[in-house]
Amino acid sequence: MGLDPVLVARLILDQQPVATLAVWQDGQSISIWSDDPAFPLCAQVLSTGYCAIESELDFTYLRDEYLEWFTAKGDVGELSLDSAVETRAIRAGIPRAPLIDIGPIRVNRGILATRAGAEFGQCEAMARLRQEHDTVRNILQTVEAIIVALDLDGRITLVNRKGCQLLGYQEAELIGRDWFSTCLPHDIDVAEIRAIHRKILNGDLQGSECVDNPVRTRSGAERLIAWHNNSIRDAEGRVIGSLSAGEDITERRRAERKLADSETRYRLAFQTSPDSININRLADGRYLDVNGGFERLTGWSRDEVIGKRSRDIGIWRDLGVRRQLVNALARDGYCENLEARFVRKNGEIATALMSAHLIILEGETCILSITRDITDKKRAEEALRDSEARANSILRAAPVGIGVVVRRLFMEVNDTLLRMTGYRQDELIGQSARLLYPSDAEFELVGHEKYDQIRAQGIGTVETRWRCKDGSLLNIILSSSPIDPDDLDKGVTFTAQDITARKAHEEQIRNLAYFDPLTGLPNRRLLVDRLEHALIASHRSRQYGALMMLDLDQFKAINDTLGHDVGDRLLVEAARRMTTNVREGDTVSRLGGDEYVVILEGLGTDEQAAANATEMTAEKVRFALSAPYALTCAEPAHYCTSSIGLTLFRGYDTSIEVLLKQADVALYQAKDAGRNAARFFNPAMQKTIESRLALETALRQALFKGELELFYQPQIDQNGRCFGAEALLRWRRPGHGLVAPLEFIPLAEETGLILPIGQWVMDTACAQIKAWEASERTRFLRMAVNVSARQFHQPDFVAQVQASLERYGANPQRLKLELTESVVLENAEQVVSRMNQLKALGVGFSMDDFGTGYSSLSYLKRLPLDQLKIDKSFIRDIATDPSDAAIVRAILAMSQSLGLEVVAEGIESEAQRRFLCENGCHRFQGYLLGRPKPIEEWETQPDLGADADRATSPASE
Ligand SMILES: Nc1nc2c(ncn2[C@@H]2O[C@H](COP(=O)(O)O[C@H]3[C@@H](O)[C@H](n4cnc5c(=O)[nH]c(N)nc54)O[C@@H]3COP(=O)(O)O)[C@@H](O)[C@H]2O)c(=O)[nH]1
Repeated sequence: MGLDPVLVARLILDQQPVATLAVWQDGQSISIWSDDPAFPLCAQVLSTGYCAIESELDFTYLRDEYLEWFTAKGDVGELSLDSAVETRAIRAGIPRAPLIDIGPIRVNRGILATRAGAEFGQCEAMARLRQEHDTVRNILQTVEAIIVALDLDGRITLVNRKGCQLLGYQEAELIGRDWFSTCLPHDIDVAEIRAIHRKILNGDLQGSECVDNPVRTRSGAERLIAWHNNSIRDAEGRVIGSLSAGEDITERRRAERKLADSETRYRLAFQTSPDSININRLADGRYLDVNGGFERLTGWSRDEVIGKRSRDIGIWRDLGVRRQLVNALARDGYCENLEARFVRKNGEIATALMSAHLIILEGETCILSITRDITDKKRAEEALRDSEARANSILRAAPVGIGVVVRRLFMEVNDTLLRMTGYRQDELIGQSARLLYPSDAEFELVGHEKYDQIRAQGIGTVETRWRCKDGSLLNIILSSSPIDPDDLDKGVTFTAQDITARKAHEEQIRNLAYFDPLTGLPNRRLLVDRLEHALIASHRSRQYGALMMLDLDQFKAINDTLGHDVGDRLLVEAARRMTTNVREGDTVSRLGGDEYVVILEGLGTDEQAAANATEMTAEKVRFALSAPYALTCAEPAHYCTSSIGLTLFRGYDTSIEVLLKQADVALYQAKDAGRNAARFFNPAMQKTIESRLALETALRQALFKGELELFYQPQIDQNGRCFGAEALLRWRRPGHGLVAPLEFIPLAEETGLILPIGQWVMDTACAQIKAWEASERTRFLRMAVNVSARQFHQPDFVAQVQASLERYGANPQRLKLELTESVVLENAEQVVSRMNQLKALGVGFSMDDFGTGYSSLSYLKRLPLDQLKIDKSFIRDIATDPSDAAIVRAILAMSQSLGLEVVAEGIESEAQRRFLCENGCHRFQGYLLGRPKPIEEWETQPDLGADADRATSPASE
């Protein structure tokens, strides 16, 4: 129609100017026209419904830029309703050339209207679509969800701002890329995700269903997304892709997991807590939950208590404590470390420490109680307290001082220590231990010694002295042990034992052991000790020393006649005189009885000068001792001379033993010289000493070597019949032949060897008695056994004899013990008692060597004797010496009056035997009738002349 371009503008009533909806030019729709054209004709069209300007429009509307742009020459406008009916549209054709004929245009204005209407509708639709698209896009960009659209192959067709933000890409970078390879984690099973995608496309996955899948961001981080998915269809309903809206739930999941973990932990803590945990509702106190700890503490199971109140199960022992808890909760909302006692289900009482807090659970106020069972701990504490109390009472009552010292300061001391030292507690605690020591030196010494021992052995024990508060000294044994062996600075505990009394006692014992209690002089033991030192000193100095052995000549007589007290006074005074007449360094000792030994030292290196000095001293002492003694008040002075044996020594060439023997030998020389004299030991005496020493050594071994034998000498009656035998000891000493007893018995008595020897004799004799029992020829024989004084006076002598008899099964009736007068003179009471005990066993007694001693009738009468044996010294000259004959007759008469059997020994001649027979003695022993012989000879002896009555006693003769 020559109307080109054409504009369609929309007229909205009451809105100026009109809005251009579409523009066509050269048959094409152009979209540049966005603003309202200042279309001057619109007003006319709006008012008249039509307008037409054929030409010179550009002159009419000069400087209108739109018209200029269109190069418009004319204008045709018509008002028309669009398809929306309500909307008015102005359609304007703008001819570029003047319209020649406006008629056809008017004719075709219907066509124009229709055409413009259609265009106008399309324009509207397009505008609406664009608007919708923009709206959707805006929504997609502004929603907080991740929106992703994929095509059928999984290529990204849409991704919103949130999606780009999450994935770290620009939209343009993502569009068209494969979702699965671009945005999924490397380790994910892509096939699985693709399968999900297929399900979405197939409509198998509803949009309401949520699928959690991870995505990988550009930086490689992994995020978890909760996807809601749907398929996208085109206008024909064909599925063309998928649309997924996702929410980043990474943090939420993490938080959820954290919460779950935390819940698990708390639940676990609740369940496994060793403490009792219970939750009660505040409103009614009912148990809502309890854990295993509660079950263990109370004995009630969870099922038994849930829904119940504590009072229902009577759990509180002290309601006062419960009240305390309730008050604290009401006041503070919590209560901590409340000690309470609970009654267990079985009735036992448990002690516990309880903490409770108010908490809100599901909107309700509850009490959370955590209770620790401290029953065992309490018991242990009580036990510890008891034990401490006991320990304290022990410490208090301990008879030793006990204390703790830290860094040498007293930290604790017990009562005993206070009693011991006289200090009060407050005077010692915190004070240095030095307070108790007599000197710094002793304090330091003890400290060093003690700590050295502690370091080496873990405990230190030292003997020391403490000075008490009153100044007196205590002897102490201090034992210390560290509180912590690895750290001595933590101090030591110590015990202090007061050994003062023990020390004094030891001193006393030492005195007794080393000093003669009567005179206070060193005894034999100390003498030997001093002599050892003297020999060493002499060896060093090469100076001579001397040993002086003294005997008081009249002592025995004074002692016997005036009594022991006077005798003792004599001994004490003699000791004093000796001490005052030797030099200070010399030793005066008493060996026993009236025997003294003096050691003189430092006598110079010249032997003769030493001998002279010794002799001078000896004479001085002898002179002093011979001065009168005022022993009793009443009686006149007594006199007592002394005999002195002297010997020199230098070094220890000569042994102590030999030196004493030398002095002893010299002493006997002095006595032999008529007493009241001093004699030096000379070399000629040495031989005797040596042989004596050799004898002693050999005798010690003789018993063990089996060198001792018993010979048996027959005892014969007046008819020549043997009624018994005397056992006589012989020593078959190698190189010396058969040694007679007189050669070794005195030495054996002196050395004590007589005891084992005597025991051996007794055993051998008893064995022989038993052996004789086996034969008719010997079973009646009585065995006489010699017993020495030392042997008899052993306290267990009776038991020894009895044991020997029993050991061999010997008949006690066949045993006769021969005692000498010296045996029975000493301690007569005890002798009689002992003899009676043996008599009770059946053992007989013979008084040997009768006539040589006191032979007092009075004691003879008291002794339970069976026999007297007249000493051979009276027999020897009996036939020629009238006095011997008289003595023998007297003995025979006396024994007859006492009813005692008499045996005469030493019968060597028929004259002697005859004399004895004529004077009433019918039992004999002597060489005439048979010498002592070994048992073998007894056994081969053809005839002992045995008959039944040979064993009869004298009473029956
Ligand atoms: N404690 C012990 N002392 C014992 C023991 N054995 C002996 N002795 C004592 O030794 C003393 C000497 O004994 P011994 O040398 O055996 O002399 C005895 C006889 O052999 C001797 N005797 C006997 N008959 C005669 C004789 O006719 N002439 C003579 N010259 N001597 C004779 O007399 C001794 C017996 O004496 P006694 O004991 O007094 O009966 C001896 O005295 C015993 O004390 C022993 O085991 N233990």
